[in-house]
Amino acid sequence: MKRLTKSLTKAEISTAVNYTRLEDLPEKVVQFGEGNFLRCFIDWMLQQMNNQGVFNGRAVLVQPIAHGPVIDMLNEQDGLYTVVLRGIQNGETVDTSEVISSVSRGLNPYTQWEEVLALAASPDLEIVFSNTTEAGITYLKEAYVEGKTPESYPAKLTSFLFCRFQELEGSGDSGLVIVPCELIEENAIKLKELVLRHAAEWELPKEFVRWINEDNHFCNTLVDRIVTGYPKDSVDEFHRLLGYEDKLITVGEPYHMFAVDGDETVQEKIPFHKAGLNIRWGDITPHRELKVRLLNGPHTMMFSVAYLAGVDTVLQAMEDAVLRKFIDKGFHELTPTVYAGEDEKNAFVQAVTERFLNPYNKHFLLDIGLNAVYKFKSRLLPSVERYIESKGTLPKTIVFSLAALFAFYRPVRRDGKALVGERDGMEYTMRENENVIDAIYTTWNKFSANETTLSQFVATLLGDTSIWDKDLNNLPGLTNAVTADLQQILEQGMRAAVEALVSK
Ligand SMILES: NC(=O)c1ccc[n+]([C@@H]2O[C@H](COP(=O)([O-])OP(=O)(O)OC[C@H]3O[C@@H](n4cnc5c(N)ncnc54)[C@H](O)[C@@H]3O)[C@@H](O)[C@H]2O)c1
Ligand SMILES: O=P(O)(O)OC[C@@H](O)[C@@H](O)[C@H](O)[C@H](O)CO
Repeated sequence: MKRLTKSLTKAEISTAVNYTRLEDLPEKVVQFGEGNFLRCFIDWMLQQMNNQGVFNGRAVLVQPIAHGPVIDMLNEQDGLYTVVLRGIQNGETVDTSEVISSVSRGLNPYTQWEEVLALAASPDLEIVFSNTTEAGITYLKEAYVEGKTPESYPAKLTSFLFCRFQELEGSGDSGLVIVPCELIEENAIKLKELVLRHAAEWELPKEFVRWINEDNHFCNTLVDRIVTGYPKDSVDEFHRLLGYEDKLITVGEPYHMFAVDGDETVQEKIPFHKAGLNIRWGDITPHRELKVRLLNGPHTMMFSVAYLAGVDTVLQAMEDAVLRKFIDKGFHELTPTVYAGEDEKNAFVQAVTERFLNPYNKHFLLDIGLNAVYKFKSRLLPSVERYIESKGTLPKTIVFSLAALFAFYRPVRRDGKALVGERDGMEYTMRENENVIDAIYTTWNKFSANETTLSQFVATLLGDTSIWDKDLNNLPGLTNAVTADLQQILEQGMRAAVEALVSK
């Protein structure tokens, strides 16, 4: 079977695959991040705009960290790859495949920094997108050495922008539209702060700082599309359907929503709306509130409970009678804690429930569980606090999921930076920030060695201010409730414990 490249003719591709061949369009976009999500979201959107002739530009993908297999595979395929969107939309089954031809090439900044800087100096360039995970927009102290690749994403962007400023400032429209897609609050404000911090520390000219502030547009965003990525367990089937081999197939759901706080200049430069995409221009706060609390929150709530109860995917959890009751109870507790109108919240929950029931996409719980302690803190803890404040009691289902999280994080051993747990004799890996891994490993070991009671174990973890930024033992009743739930999970197993919870 032939590999997807430019030399593959349309006749060699299945007629079920959409393929608009775009060549020679200018490189208007640099994208820091070559991961599944951006390829299935931003680059797919560029393709939709190009298909309709309202954008006319391609993206260059720059890998933000030193290692990663995607850039080489992308260049081997001449920038081409397939996006498969599968699910139910408005009651109809959607199952589409499209070759994305809006990516011109990939660059590894650790071996091709000069080429990255040449792109910075290109008058064609207009937009910067990024998704470097929650870990990417962070400060790392480092020196500016001309010609040397900076380490962090904000430092790379500062160098990139400084190069552009030196080459093009004063020659017309040199500023860029900068659109970070990382799922952190005020992503663009944080990124800009870090760029300005590096500019100050590197003693870059004041005129550069003025240019950053006045000529560039940093836009806060919120992204929404469930992307399950490369279909590793059914790739042969996909290749048969497509008619070619593609090492970068990316699977996602048909639903998408992109909230961007961009003014008219931005809207003109990236006219998503003209291609009929689901774009919400303006303040992103209300979209963030709904999405983080009522989509990401339930994901984080369900993953540990459902995984330890014996299922592997979101769909399996939704189709399991007991787990479904748990998930529905979770929505019931979360909804009143969300700042939005009742009708809007109910419609959102109904839509998310349908998306979780997507029969086509295998969304693995273990993938959702990456960095889950941090996610509990940002996605669920605010709801626990708001619930206590308004109702004067604990939200029992969310609290149970915190106990389940601790149970999930029980290690059988440590493997470098990760912990290894066990479900039914099979090992699974837990990945988290190092301080969380250290804290959990030490605390579980002390409990297993009978040096602490379960209640002391829970109190130690809830009291770790390096994780939570506060002592959670101060939330009335939380320590006892988590201890009781964890006791039940350890004694009876997750399935019996969750069954007892939902039948109350
Ligand atoms: N998959 C989804 O459904 C989905 C939906 C919305 C948002 N997201 C967000 O997108 C992010 C990426 O998801 P993905 O599915 O593309 O994952 P992925 O593993 O395919 O890609 C991860 C990307 O992040 C980069 N990266 C990893 N660690 C980094 C670091 N420390 N500094 C800078 N860059 C780093 C990698 O180089 C790669 O470009 C996730 O953090 C998630 O929050 C994912
Ligand atoms: O991608 P993560 O790891 O931040 O979170 C897991 C899921 O909640 C997330 O990917 C959602 O599916 C996505 O945010 C939907 O837009």
